[in-house]
Amino acid sequence: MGSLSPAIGSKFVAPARNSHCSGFHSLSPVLRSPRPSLNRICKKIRVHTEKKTPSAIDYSDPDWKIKFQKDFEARFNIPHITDIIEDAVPIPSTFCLRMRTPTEDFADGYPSDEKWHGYINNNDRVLLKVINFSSPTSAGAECIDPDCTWVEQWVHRAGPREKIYFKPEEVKAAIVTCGGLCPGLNDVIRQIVITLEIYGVKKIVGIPFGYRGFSDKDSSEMPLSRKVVQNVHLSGGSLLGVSRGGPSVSDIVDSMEERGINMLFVLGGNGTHAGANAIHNECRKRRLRVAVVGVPKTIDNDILLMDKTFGFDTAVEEAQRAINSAYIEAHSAYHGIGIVKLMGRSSGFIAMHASLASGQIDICLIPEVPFNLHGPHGVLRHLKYLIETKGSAVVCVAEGAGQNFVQKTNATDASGNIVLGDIGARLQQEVKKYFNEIGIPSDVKYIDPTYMIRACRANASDGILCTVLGQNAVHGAFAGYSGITVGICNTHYVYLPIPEVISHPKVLDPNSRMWHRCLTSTGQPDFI
Ligand SMILES: Nc1ncnc2c1ncn2[C@@H]1O[C@H](COP(=O)(O)OP(=O)(O)O)[C@@H](O)[C@H]1O
Ligand SMILES: O=P(O)(O)OC[C@H]1O[C@](O)(COP(=O)(O)O)[C@@H](O)[C@@H]1O
Ligand SMILES: [Mg+2]
Repeated sequence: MGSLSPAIGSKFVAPARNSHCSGFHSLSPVLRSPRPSLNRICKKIRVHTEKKTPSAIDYSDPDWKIKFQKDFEARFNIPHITDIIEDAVPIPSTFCLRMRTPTEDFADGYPSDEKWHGYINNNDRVLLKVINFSSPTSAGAECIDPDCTWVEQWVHRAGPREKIYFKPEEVKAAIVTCGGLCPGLNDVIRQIVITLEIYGVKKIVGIPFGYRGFSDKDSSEMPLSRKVVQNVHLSGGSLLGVSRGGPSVSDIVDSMEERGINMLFVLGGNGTHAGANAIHNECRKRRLRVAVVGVPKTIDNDILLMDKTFGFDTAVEEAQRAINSAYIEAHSAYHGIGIVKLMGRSSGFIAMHASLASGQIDICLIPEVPFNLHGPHGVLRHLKYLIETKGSAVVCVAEGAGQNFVQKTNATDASGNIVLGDIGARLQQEVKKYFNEIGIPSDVKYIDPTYMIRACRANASDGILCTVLGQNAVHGAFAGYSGITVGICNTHYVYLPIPEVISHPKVLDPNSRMWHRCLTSTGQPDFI
């Protein structure tokens, strides 16, 4: 995982990178450069605590492990409505798996009297970390103490509970989608609506165009039902629309009160979740009986603790078409060089996975790993080598990589995200110039498939992930949890407190086995 967290509520900044030594992870003996690898030069072993600084733990205390676990349990405790409304009384769940077909007498269907409904026990837990690293020198090791002691870290299991804290007839549920588009948004909306209806909720609305829809007088709520959402997953985008920026948290909560919304499902990334958490806190302050539940959306896959976020798989798959086109162009041209820019504001997950999947990439450049363009070990020198030995080359670059090579504008978007310079166009320029200068002909083609990738519909794997996350979001809200988000950890589905997943964007660990595998696959050297 990345470095320590900036304050929640502030705009997200990528953790310090530009150093192979900057992660918490231990050293890796593997890098294929003939020069001494940076990993070996970094003789510092760091410990992995997600949030606590190593100095906050006194390892000489014989009870440090117990204390760490207690602290972890407290941090990952998920807020519940009874925290503020102590006398809230639960009722038996209206969600049941064994139902009977509705008949004329029972037009709305009715639960069977079967006892078994596949409920989750509130005390069920999922193990967050599953590797017992025997040494901090193991590749990708995430250690809590310098000896890499095994410490169990449990998080809450997601799913339907036997007791619920909302009467379906008293629920008005709203769904809002914020930030940039992402494949699968419609799939999640669809599942939330379907599951809410199974609980018996009749009032379900969509808030148009993100948080903005709470204040925009011109756009009205969109009534949602199974009928409305039945086929929405067949196309990309968001049925409700998305936006960046928007009203203040207190205006949003005012609007929720006016509209009588007591369940809010928020689909979005880091920024959206910071908003969701702030809405949850404001509701608590006003002692409102409201559940705010997030569903993490980002093709960048930069949300902490999760195996992946929905849309990521689809993005990687769709990127194959751009990479393959770049490869064909490069391979068919005399001294062809293809450059493909993929998304990833502060993380290189899409670029790395797309490179691994395609097997056609010679150089993969990501924000987490600094590189030189010029000089004996620079990218350009390696491209010359590839042209001389292979006749063509393909480069995959993440949008946040090499920002030191592009003009800084200090501009931000409506949400406060820094507007990045176009590293792909810059690379193309530099490559052309370099080959001109050394008198070797080259044919450089640049492909930027960003919006084509983001706008497509979810693939099968993401479709399933969206389905499970959407259903679990509803189960979490009915169970009375708020200020939580849903996720997948080690193939199991969990509820996590929002602050723990957004304290900083998840970044790729250059000492991880996956990055090593990517280097093995591309055959690229260190560019430093
Ligand atoms: N720290 C924050 N606190 C409250 N709301 C935020 C915060 N950061 C972003 N937002 C809001 O969340 C929404 C989406 O944020 P953005 O960063 O654009 O996308 P994403 O959620 O995908 O990261 C925007 O409406 C923005 O105003
Ligand atoms: O052009 P836009 O809408 O600002 O979106 C660009 C950004 O969207 C992303 O694809 C995803 O960002 P979010 O998770 O914030 O939506 C980034 O990789 C990219 O920088
Ligand atoms: Mg974001």
